[in-house]
Amino acid sequence: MKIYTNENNTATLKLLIAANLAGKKVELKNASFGDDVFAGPRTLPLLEVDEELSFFSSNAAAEYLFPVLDLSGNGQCHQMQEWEATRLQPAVSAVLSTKSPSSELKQALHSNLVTVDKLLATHKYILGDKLSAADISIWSTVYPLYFNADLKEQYTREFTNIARWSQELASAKAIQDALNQWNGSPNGPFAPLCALGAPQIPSLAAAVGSPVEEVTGPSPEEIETAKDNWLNGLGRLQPPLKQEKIVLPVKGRKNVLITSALPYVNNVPHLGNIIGCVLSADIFARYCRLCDHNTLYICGTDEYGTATETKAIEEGLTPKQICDKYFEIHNTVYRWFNIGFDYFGRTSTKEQTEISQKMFLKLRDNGFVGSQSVDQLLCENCNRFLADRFVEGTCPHPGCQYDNARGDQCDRCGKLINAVELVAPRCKLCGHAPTVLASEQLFIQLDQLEPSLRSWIASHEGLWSPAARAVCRAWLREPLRPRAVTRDLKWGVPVPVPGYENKVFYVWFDAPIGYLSITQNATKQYEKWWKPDKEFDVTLYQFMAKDNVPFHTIMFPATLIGINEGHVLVKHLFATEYLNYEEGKFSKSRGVGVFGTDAQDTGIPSDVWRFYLASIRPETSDSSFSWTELGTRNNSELLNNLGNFCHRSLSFCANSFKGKVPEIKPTDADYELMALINREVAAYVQNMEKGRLRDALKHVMSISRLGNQHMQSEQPWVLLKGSEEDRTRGATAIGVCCQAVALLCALLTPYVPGACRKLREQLGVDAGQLRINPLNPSFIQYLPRGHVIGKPEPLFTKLEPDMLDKLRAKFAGTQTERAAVNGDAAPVSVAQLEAAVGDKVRQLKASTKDKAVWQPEVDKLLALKKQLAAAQATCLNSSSGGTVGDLEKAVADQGEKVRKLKASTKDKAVWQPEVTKLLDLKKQLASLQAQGNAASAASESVAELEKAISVQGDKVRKLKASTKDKSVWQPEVNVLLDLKKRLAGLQVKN
Ligand SMILES: Nc1ncnc2c1ncn2[C@@H]1O[C@H](COP(=O)(O)OC(=O)[C@@H](N)CCS)[C@@H](O)[C@H]1O
Repeated sequence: MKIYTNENNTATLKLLIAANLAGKKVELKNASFGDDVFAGPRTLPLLEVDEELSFFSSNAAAEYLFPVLDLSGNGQCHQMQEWEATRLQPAVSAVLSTKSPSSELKQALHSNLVTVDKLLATHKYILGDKLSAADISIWSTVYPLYFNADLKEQYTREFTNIARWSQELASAKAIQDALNQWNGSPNGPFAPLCALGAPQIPSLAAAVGSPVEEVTGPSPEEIETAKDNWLNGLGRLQPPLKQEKIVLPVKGRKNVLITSALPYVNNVPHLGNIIGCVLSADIFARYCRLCDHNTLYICGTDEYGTATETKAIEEGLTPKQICDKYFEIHNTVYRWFNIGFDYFGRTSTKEQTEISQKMFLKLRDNGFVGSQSVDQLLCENCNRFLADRFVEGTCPHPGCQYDNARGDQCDRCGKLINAVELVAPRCKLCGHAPTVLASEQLFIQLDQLEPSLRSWIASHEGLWSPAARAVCRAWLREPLRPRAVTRDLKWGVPVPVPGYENKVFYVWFDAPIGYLSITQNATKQYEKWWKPDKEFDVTLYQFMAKDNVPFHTIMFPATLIGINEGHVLVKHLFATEYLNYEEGKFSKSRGVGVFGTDAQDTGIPSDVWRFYLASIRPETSDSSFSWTELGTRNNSELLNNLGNFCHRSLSFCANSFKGKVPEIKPTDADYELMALINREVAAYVQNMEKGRLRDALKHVMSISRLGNQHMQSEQPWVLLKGSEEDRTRGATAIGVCCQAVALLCALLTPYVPGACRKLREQLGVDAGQLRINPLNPSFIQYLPRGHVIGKPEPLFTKLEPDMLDKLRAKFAGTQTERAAVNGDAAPVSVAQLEAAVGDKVRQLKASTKDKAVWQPEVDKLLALKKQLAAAQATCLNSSSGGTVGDLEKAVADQGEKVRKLKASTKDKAVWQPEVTKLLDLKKQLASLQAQGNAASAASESVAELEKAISVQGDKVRKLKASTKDKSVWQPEVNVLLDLKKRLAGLQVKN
């Protein structure tokens, strides 16, 4: 037998001790990931028994080496080992591998040691008076703590029971021999935990907690039900739905309409946006499809309003150009994240204008619109009314008077501000003092709609998430007042009322109308979803974070109630709290945090991001993204728990049964296991139905844990070498585990669709075979008798702490600061620089008068501005980086690359970034050609343009015929439209 290890791996110590206690000889071999020993997950230590049998879970390996170490006979030892592997070990590892561990990390470890110490206060060993595998596992794991001088002293003093037990074990011969082998390995003496094979680190939350949870066994009724469902459950699934591109409501089915908040195009979406809306809605939509509900999932970009205008000014583009640019970026990011919208649209469409205007006029005709004069700030220099975020000045609140307060809120005292009350206001764009000017605006009369709205809320809020209820209740603490729904802006839906021609709707009036107009872009019959006939059971689910709640529970429902045309109102509003970034906050406008494109650049698969974001979804309070925890969740949950179980089960089936799922002859113990699994499946469904996606995920992972425990306690590798009866039991164990893998594959599809697709291939089933019955959720036989599986492959790989440290450093600061450091200065604007560094400077100046403190930041700002000016000059000189000829060649080369990639793989995630590059190049080319054309416009003839239009029209037709992917042909359509415009212009001139 061989143990493959890397240096300082305490899990290897476990194996050596177990082997010594059992008197078994093992050979210790050094390994690295370049070696050819990893048939399963790439994790160390790896115990190789023979060609067919290897263990990559150290506890499983230790138990194989010395099976009698589980003396408890009641599974306690397994539970304790599970706790050691998923809670204690990660906490130890996190503290030892972090230079200056946070108090949260230390606290997590401390609580775990308290637990161990308490157990040892009443018993000689962890589980009683006899040594067990739990002692070996825990001892090996806490051992390195005593190599750290500070920790050793503290822990010896504080945990006297651990100290006593630890010394006693250390003096045992088997352990001393193991230590000699371990320390004497060619890697030399012990150093702090190293990355490679150090076992896994689960969540910090998981690192704290009681190791042995009391689980009551299943009742006779639960066992009966489990048996019945196991035998008959498959036949009770609903017939599968027909797969259509855009489904319409169907009679006799649950019709589920799902919307995700529509992200602004003011930047690339960050991880907070992603879990706050699109990903949560996607997980839920995939769950609904798993349940065979007729499901439509709609989303798109929210393109109007000051967020877009601000970004346009920052980037020196028009709002329309910003929308086009960021729509593509959002689209690409969401595709990479595997967000399966039924349709992803945008709000700057003619449908949006038509529906918004129509709805508004109906609201007005029904008597719920009034007008009022509002004081506003006008910058005469820029010739525009200033939205709140375009003004700053001195805070009007007595005692504060901070001179850099924003138009909506003061950063120093935190109070809300009405922009016209700012003392000495100045335009943020040009610095001029604006004047106050009265302007007439239209208001929705929320006060009149209030009684109906309150009674609707009272009958629905019970189905909303806690954050949704809390925000809505806070709004209803005071009587509702009329709210302005128009603005003096240019970029938005025009107000269709005489006298208001120069105004647009407030973005929050028309954003939720975007759900309807985007559906209309998907299907002309959109009203079947949004104004359903009574006989169709349509339920609307909406996903967003807490800041969006007032608009979805007050403003929009009030609008629909006022219109009174039978629109469907939200039934389940699943709002989250906020996701924060490490110690701070995500910010799209300031560019702080990890953004969708960054996630893509890390090389970490999108499924890992999805899984991690779902597992920290801020459901009950704000939560934080942490790089360490990302590694922890991947390594402990995906790799060690789930990956381990799936790979072991399928490998046994492949190696010992030639891939044919063995016949299952369930015993009472098997039905008990099924009943326990059924509890988890039921809890999964219950949580999903309430929009508690994070909690639902926990229950799936518990199924995998139960599977691992089952494998451990059944020990099929022993049974398969035993009597006929033993072999039948061994075969049953493998069969049950393979069926459990199929169940896991079904339940996890909403979270990790990519990995589940691979797992389905390994299982040899298609998605349609893995559905669930939400009315009777249970473990059923997904794999038919005699089914042959495919080739087992590891699903996940380990994330190394080193790599995560590098990523943490790489994504520190703001996007602007990062761009400056990386020398990617082109997209950086003065406004962005000011946002990044200026805020910091202002904060520092406000907090101290000490110039020595803030001067370095000011210097940094100046340096960055210089860099910017230089970069801009370079851009101008190089005229978009090349001639038309250069760009044409680049487009041709890139096109070739894309064609080759597409031919080599169907995996869109592989070729999509290259397609995006190609589109970008084409855009640059089109713009350069347009510049050239503009320059030669004088010499341009109608005939030439007509010819160009005909050639371009042909190109568009061919492209449209070859693909439905709008992102491919849209740039060419834009070129065509541009040509047509020029022709029209020329014809008018002539
Ligand atoms: N830090 C955050 N954590 C979770 N969810 C967040 C966070 N910050 C924002 N959000 C949610 O993301 C979406 C999109 O936000 P965005 O600002 O791009 O757009 C809007 O809020 C509106 N365009 C929505 C119109 S329907 C949103 O749900 C935020 O709540």
